[in-house]
Amino acid sequence: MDISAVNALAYEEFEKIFGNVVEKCPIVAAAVWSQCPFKSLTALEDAIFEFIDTLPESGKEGILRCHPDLAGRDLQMGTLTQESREEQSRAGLDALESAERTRMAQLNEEYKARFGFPFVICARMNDKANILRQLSERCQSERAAERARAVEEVKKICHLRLQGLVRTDAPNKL
Ligand SMILES: NC(=O)N[C@H]1NC(=O)NC1=O
Repeated sequence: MDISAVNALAYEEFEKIFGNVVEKCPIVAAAVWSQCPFKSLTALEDAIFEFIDTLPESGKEGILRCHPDLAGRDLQMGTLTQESREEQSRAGLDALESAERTRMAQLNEEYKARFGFPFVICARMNDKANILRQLSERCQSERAAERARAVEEVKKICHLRLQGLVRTDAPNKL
């Protein structure tokens, strides 16, 4: 779909299509819909990012808490959202060796105990080795810096999900 088709959507359809561009946070799509029409996909993305940026720190942490653990229980139980399942499997997280899975689970718990929200990273921009390394490094971060870093990762995930939903090329006039 292109941006003019997006702008023609009724609220319910818009929410159905864009409700998970930020994982399990349909309120983001619900909030930006009132800014329709968008002149481009970038304008839609900017509206989403601005909404996130203007949330209080507790709201940003709330968004982070809506994310499933990487290679965690939801992946094992088959209860991930379709988007998250595809992202995690593309990074190889559905095919971890048992030692890797154990290490990932330990670090995920350590991270959550330290910060009170789960480790979030754009899985499609990383492979499993990179994810494990960054998880280990970021466990040592300072809380405010880590929250800001995690929100940047939410935006990368959102950017790629939007790219998968809306065509960015100009309509073919021929
Ligand atoms: N915890 C976490 O980062 N989860 C997310 N990352 C990603 O790319 N998709 C997700 O669901």
